[in-house]
Amino acid sequence: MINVLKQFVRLLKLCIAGKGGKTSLVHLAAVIALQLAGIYFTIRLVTWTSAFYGALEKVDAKAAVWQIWVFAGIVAANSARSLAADYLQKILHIRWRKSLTEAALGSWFADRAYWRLTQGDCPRDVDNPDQRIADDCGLFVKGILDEGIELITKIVGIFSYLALLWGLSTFALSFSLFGFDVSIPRYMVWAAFIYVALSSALTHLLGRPLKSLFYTQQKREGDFRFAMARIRQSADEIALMGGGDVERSGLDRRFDGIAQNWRKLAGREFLLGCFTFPYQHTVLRIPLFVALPGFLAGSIALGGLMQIAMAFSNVVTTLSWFIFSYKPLSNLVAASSRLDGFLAATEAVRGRPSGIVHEASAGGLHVRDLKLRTPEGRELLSIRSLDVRPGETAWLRGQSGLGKTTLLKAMAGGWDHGDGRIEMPSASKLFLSQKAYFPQGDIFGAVAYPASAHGFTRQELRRAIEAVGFGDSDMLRLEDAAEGHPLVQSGLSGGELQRLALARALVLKPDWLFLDEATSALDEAAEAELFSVLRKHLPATTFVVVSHRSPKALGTMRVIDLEPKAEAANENPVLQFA
Ligand SMILES: Nc1ncnc2c1ncn2[C@@H]1O[C@H](COP(=O)(O)OP(=O)(O)OP(=O)(O)O)[C@@H](O)[C@H]1O
Repeated sequence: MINVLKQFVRLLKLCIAGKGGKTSLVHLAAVIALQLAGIYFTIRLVTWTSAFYGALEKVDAKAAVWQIWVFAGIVAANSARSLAADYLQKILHIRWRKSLTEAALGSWFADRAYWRLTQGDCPRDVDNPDQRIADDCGLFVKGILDEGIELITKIVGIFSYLALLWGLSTFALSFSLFGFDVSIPRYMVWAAFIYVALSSALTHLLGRPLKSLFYTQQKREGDFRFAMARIRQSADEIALMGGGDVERSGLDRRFDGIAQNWRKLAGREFLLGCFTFPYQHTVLRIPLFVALPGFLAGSIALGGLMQIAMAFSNVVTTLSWFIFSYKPLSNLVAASSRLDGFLAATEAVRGRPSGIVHEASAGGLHVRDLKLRTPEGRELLSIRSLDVRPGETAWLRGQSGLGKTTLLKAMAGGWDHGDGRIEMPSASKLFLSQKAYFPQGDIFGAVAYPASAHGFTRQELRRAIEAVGFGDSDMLRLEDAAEGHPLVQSGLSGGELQRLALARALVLKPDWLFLDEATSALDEAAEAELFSVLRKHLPATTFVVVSHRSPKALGTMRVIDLEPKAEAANENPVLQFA
């Protein structure tokens, strides 16, 4: 319970930490004030009930008609209050959701946590960050506003309603037990407390598993959606391998998991409903039965009986907030624990201690006593000393699975597993990998990425695209590619995608260019042509190339053989001239 409250506080702080956070507190106060005003109208209706039934009892038509007008006035004012509160709460909802979403996105992107979380050793189970940010932020804000405001109004309301009931139920319940005369003064008040306490205990007993069932439901829904998104992204590969059936049965299995948990959820909600449903429907009638002894004993008149019954049901429904809200509360707790867990994981992955020390160097790239490991601790590369000077071209080669990509990740600051020291040049750098990534958007945005296309003229971007081998007819095809168009997704061949990615180097002109199998889909002649274009346009750029094939046409090149523990080989690099 304490943990849940701490989670709420942490997330609420993020809701009000954003821009306009202080104003949103004023906004919240206005919503609460409007909701509290509802208590006045409820109490006003209780006194109206007494006046109306009193008029009926006396068969006073004029007074009864007047009371109907009073009733219409109360309802109109209360409706206006309720609508205004609802509207303001919705505006507050989107404001808080925006702040929370910004905080979650900030935490996901800070220090590239989105990348670190995928490096195989998440400190905690962080499935589907996308779902946590898109859905759980909204669920949390809706839940905390709905339930929080209701709780505040209930707390204030309970004192008002209790005072009313206390004042009305002046009569005692008298009976004899084992020959003793027992008299319970103001028994209606005590009856309300006992009634609700027993009912709340039973609700909690029946509804306890709901929180974890909601948590699992959200996780399985997210997994299912993600699995389908992956099929969409890898449609070509799946179709070529004939993997449709396997994928389909995988999706069926995932959906079965959703249905299975849903059935458990429905069963548990049914069980809870067996108690809460009749409870909700009897809560307005029970007070009449409880007050009946007072009426039958002649302590109160009919108007008084109706008034006291209404006051009692107000006390009971207010005290029953926990019972009526059990399901949305479980949902809120599940959403907040998923969101809080995600934020904690992004923080943990950022602050994770690493044996690899990163420093900026004014000149070249220097690696000293570097030992790379997998997250499970398996030893990969071991490099005692590796230096690349500005302006030279270095080809890093080694057997498959040795850790060459991991070495580049470590150089880029995205691999924490290992020990040693990496001094990276502070000059501009661009890393291009085998699998070219293109953001959604047009071809010019794709070629300028990660810079903005607005920073370059169309001519510059078009020249870069042409330089990597695209002709006029291709240009038309490429320029056609708009957001979500399949051309950028799968219409281009693997080699074309790699060439397009390399056009970025011509646009961005980095001082250091790291290529990790970035031309693996091209034939040797096309690769050599592309490298000669790169060299011509980027004469001063330092190339660090990881590939299995000798990169041709890059000029004088130093070959650095990487071997599992061959530290000596790295110290005596072979010189090769192309
Ligand atoms: N996130 C990860 N979690 C666990 N193991 C990983 C992770 N990333 C890489 N590895 C492991 O580290 C080893 C080295 O991988 P890496 O991709 O660096 O090799 P490589 O030398 O580039 O191989 P190739 O030449 O085949 O591309 C592999 O056995 C791989 O399974």
